[in-house]
Amino acid sequence: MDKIIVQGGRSLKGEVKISGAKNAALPILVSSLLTQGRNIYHNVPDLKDIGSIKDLLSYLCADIETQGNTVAIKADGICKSEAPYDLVRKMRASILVLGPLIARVKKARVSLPGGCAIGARPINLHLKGLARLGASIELKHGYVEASADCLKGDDIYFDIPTVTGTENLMMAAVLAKGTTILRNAAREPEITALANVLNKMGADVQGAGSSVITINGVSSLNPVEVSIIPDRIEAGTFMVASALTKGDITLKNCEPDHLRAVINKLKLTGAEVLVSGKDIRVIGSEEIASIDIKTMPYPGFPTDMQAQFMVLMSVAKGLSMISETIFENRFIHVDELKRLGADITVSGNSAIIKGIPKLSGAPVMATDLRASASLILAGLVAEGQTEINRVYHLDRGYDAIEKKFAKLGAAVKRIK
Ligand SMILES: CC(=O)N[C@H]1[C@@H](OP(=O)(O)OP(=O)(O)OC[C@H]2O[C@@H](n3ccc(=O)[nH]c3=O)[C@H](O)[C@@H]2O)O[C@H](CO)[C@@H](O)[C@@H]1O
Ligand SMILES: C=C(OP(=O)(O)O)C(=O)O
Repeated sequence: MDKIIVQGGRSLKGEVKISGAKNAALPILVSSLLTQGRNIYHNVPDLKDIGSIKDLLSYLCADIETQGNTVAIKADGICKSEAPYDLVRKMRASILVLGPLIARVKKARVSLPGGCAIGARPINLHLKGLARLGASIELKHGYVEASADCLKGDDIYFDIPTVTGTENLMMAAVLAKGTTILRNAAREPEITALANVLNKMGADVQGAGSSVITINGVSSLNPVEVSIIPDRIEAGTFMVASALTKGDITLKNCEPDHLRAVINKLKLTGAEVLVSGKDIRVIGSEEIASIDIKTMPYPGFPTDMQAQFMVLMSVAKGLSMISETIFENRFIHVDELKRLGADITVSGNSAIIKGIPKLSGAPVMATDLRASASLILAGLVAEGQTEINRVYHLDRGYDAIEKKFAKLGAAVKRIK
C-alpha cells in the first residue's frame, strides 16, 4: 500500500489551486439519477470517492464519460434498483442513491453505508424522513429495502441537522407530489450547491442554506451543465499548512464566504489572512497563539477541519481546548500525533493540547480522511522524517495532495 513520506522543517510558499468539493460533487453526480438526458459537470475532483460513486452509478446503468475534471452522466435507462455492499461499503455518500432511486424507479435496495470510522453514523433520520414521504422501509440482511408507488410531500423535522440526510430527502422530494418542508435542515454550502443544481434541472427548492427548506414537487427534471463549487475543507487544510510552517500561501479558486469560521479562528492564532475575490492569502506568524475550538454544524466551525487545527495547536504557545460535538469518535488522530511528541489529553469530547516548540518525525498510521491530512501537516513541522502509512482515506478526499504540497516547496513524496 502507498505511503507518504514527509521531511519536516520547510516554510511553504506559493500558489495552490483548490479543487472541486468532494462533498458537493458526490450528491450532485447522484442527482443525475433524477433526470432524462446528458448532464455535464465541470470541476469534478479526481478522487477515489468520485470513482466509487461513478462505479455505483454505472452499476445502475448510467452512461458515464470522464474527460479530465469534466464528467458527463446520462441516466435515462436505470436498469437496477440495488446498491450492493461491495460498492457501498467504501463510501458513506453511497447512501445518497436511496432517495433518488425511490423517486425515479419506485424502489431501492441499498446496503448500509461505510465511510470514515468517526462514530456510529446511523441513517435513522434519512429513513424516518423517507417514511414520512410515504416510502415503506425495512432493514433486512444489512440492506435498506424501500419502495413507494408515489412519494407525497410532508412536513419533516430532523432531530439533528444531517448533511447527507437533508440531501437525500431533497432529492426524494423534488419529484414527490405536493410540498415537502424540511425543518432543522443542514445549512452547509454543499446543500445550497445541490439545491441550485436541482433548481437548474427544473425543480422548485426554496430556502436551502437556511434551516427550513421548502420543496414543491414537479413531474420531471431536465439535464444540466454546471460546475462544482470549490472544496472548503481542502482550502482550510492548505490555510493551516501556511500558518503552521510560517509560510505564505495563496489559495486560488476558493470561496472565502464558505470559510468564515476557519478564517476567523486562523486569524486568532496570529496568522494574517487576506481575502481578495476568490483568492485567500495566508501569511504565518512567528508565534502561533493558542485558541479554543468547538465543532458545530455550518456556519459553525467544521468537524472536517478539527484534526488539522489540532496539529496547529500542538505547536502553539500555551494551552488550547478542542471540543468535538458532531461525531463521538473523531479523536483517532490523537494517538498518532502523540507519536510525534504532541502533548494532548482527551477527556470526553474535549482534547486539551499543550503546545510544544517542535514535533519529531515518526512512522504513523492514517486512520480516516481528515486525520490523514493532519498527519501530513504534522510531518511538515516535525524534525526529521514522518512516514504516513495506509493513505487510502487520503486518496478518498484530496486531489493530488502530495503534488500540491511539493509545488509549495514541501518535501513530500509518495512511495508506491
Ligand atoms: C459525504 C459528506 O457530505 N460527508 C460529510 C457529512 O457527513 P454525514 O452527512 O454523514 O454527517 P451528518 O451531518 O449526517 O452527521 C451529523 C450528526 O448526525 C448524526 N446522524 C446523522 C444522520 C442520521 O440519520 N442520524 C444521526 O444520528 C451523525 O451520527 C452525526 O453525529 O457531514 C459531516 C458533518 O459536517 C461531515 O463531517 C462529512 O464530511
Ligand atoms: C468524513 C468525511 O467523509 P465521509 O462522510 O465520506 O466519511 C470527510 O469528508 O471528512
